[in-house]
Amino acid sequence: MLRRWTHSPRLRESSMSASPAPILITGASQRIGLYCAERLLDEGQPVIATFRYERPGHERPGLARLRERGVPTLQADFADEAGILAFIGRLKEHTDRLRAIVHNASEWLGETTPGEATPGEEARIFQRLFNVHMLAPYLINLHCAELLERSSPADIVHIGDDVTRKGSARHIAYSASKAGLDNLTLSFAARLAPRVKVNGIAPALILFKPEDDAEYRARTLAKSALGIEPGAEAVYLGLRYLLDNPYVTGTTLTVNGGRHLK
Ligand SMILES: NC(=O)C1=CN([C@@H]2O[C@H](COP(=O)(O)OP(=O)(O)OC[C@H]3O[C@@H](n4cnc5c(N)ncnc54)[C@H](OP(=O)(O)O)[C@@H]3O)[C@@H](O)[C@H]2O)C=CC1
Ligand SMILES: Nc1nc2c(c(=O)[nH]1)N=C([C@H](O)[C@@H](O)CO)CN2
Repeated sequence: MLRRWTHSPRLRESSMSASPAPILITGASQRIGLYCAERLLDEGQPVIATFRYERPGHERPGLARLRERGVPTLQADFADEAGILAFIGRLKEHTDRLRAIVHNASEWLGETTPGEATPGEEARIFQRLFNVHMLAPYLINLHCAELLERSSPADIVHIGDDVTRKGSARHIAYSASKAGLDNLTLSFAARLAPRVKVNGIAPALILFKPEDDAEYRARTLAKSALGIEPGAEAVYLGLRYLLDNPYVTGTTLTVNGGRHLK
């Protein structure tokens, strides 16, 4: 169970209900989001998870594991405003309070090969990345702050990317949208204090994709001082720190293996 702080009246555990309010994790059907959801469940912390799609008759293993543990899995596609607002409506049908919101959902899209983009494709990708990484956290935070304020303590955690430190020649729109997410951390931390803490986590390489080849893996590992693929626990430990610490808001934790030292 996550540690509860009671010494401060502002952070005293909500007395409205004995059962802990759930933590919403977006994009929790796989990889880091799924890992953090399962670790929170192991601690006795209820979770609500979102996923983008599921083929009929082909239940995804991660979603099956969450459902077996009683986790409400809500469909959500944050590619446009309508999808975001529709999700918010579904969320409010499920709960009237939240312990935290973890904005984890993300698309890692690079630029199309010069000259190969179809008309409008570059702008569509740019807009989609900004919708997933900025508009969704923005609208969900605005429309769901009241759910967080019924819990105490309460947190918002934005999962960003260490790449915003210097930008990326191959993921220009992705990096810019994640940089905007970093700025949302500052603004929402100021707006929602003292009832809700708002922080970010900026990972660098955490998990390779199965299709990443040996050359890419070696080249990527060489970019950090520690030179390892840490796995999702490295992000979960940062999430636990932010959820447990009553005196941290408006900050972004760097979890990058010392990339800035190379
Ligand atoms: N993995 C890494 O090494 C690093 C990760 N990060 C960040 O950490 C977080 C987790 O990373 P990782 O687990 O690799 O993420 P994934 O690439 O696995 O994506 C996480 C989830 O985001 C969901 N998602 C994608 N697009 C949309 C959309 N339009 N609407 C709703 N959900 C969507 C996907 O749902 P579905 O599967 O249902 O389509 C997916 O399961 C991300 O924010 C990422 O940017 C940062 C640096 C390094
Ligand atoms: N949504 C995602 N964002 C990112 C991913 C990912 O798999 N999904 N992966 C990375 C890389 O690990 C990069 O940090 C090093 O290759 C970045 N963002």
